[in-house]
Amino acid sequence: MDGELSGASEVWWVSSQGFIPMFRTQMEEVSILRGSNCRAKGAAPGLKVAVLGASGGIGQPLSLLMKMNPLVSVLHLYDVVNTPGVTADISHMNTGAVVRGFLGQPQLENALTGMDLVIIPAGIPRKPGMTRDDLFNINAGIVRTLCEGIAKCCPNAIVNVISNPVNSTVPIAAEVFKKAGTYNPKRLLGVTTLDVVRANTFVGEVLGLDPRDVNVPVVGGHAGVTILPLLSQVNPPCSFTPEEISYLTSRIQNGGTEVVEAKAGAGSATLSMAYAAAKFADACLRGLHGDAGIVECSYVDSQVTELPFFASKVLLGRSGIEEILPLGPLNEFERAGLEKAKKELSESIQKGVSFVNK
Ligand SMILES: NC(=O)C1=CN([C@@H]2O[C@H](COP(=O)(O)OP(=O)(O)OC[C@H]3O[C@@H](n4cnc5c(N)ncnc54)[C@H](O)[C@@H]3O)[C@@H](O)[C@H]2O)C=CC1
Ligand SMILES: O=C([O-])CC(=O)C(=O)O
Repeated sequence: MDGELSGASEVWWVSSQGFIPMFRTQMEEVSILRGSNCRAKGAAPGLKVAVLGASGGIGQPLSLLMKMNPLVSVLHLYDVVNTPGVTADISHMNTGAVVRGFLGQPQLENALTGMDLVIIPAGIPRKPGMTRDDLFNINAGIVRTLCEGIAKCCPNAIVNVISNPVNSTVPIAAEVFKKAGTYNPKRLLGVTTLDVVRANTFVGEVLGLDPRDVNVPVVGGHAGVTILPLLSQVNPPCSFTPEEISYLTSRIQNGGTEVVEAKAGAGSATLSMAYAAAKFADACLRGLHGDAGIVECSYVDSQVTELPFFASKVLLGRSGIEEILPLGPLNEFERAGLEKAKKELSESIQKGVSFVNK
């Protein structure tokens, strides 16, 4: 019974002024029911996670999935709108994590203080006809502000950047951290897991395999031709016809646009993205927790190519990225794809770097 109260009691005394009346009322009611003898419990040992943009299409289901993660003891939900409702709702789930909500810029620092992992799905999504780069003008500023807060309040946290265009927002985050003197390339990761999730699904369909048994490395970046599935390195080993390679490459590269068009103006991928982001966050948390052998693709500060940022397989551990794995042998089709990807990536990276240093 005490456990059921812990989420509400924590929110009641720690969180924003706006939440106090709501949770005090709940606590008073519970106190009356239990003869004024209820005790507030603190969080169990575990990891502290913040979701920035928690009220959005990705943020809400992602917050729900993080509340279900047994490694999470404290979950901070930050947004510029609607966090009281999302927090109240999610805090009723009878899982271990204590949930606290934070609303608006004045509460950003409280949202970030003490966090081990910060996940950023804040920012506007695409509408049909837009590229991810068309989101730059608005999302670049959002990511910069949030990263300034991270540099100040939790400089050692692992940061997972979801906001698009990822090819530029990760370099923006790096520049903000460099300016603040807190940059640790092992702790900044762009989330490209949805590309791998889609690749596993589509390859599974073509091969007639359960997608959970398929692993396709997807390297490069997270937009159009920068998304480079390495179909020659699929696990379990298999071969494809030229038509299958052309179909799969195009479908994986355009998976985001497929959803944007199907949603017809109502946004981009949110549910599959929340799943992918929760999967990636869980891998980061298991690494922090000391689990061995955790490998995921991610867009990171890298020396795998001559570009300063590149997505490839990384080994996760206690310090974040323990090792960036080499690309492995590419076939001729993939080598040509890599050249195209690098050209676009280079421009997107430069755009992000210039935005912070202009
Ligand atoms: N990395 C990836 O694979 C993917 C990335 N995305 C990107 O994720 C981002 C979010 O997408 P959705 O959740 O669908 O959008 P959404 O519009 O539903 O939600 C975005 C949330 O961010 C909040 N927000 C705006 N400014 C903020 C600020 N300064 N601080 C905190 N929160 C702020 C909004 O209030 C809103 O609740 C988009 O940029 C989208 O392109 C989407 C799918 C896949
Ligand atoms: O396509 C978009 O705009 C959202 C996204 O990044 C994806 O679904 O991969």
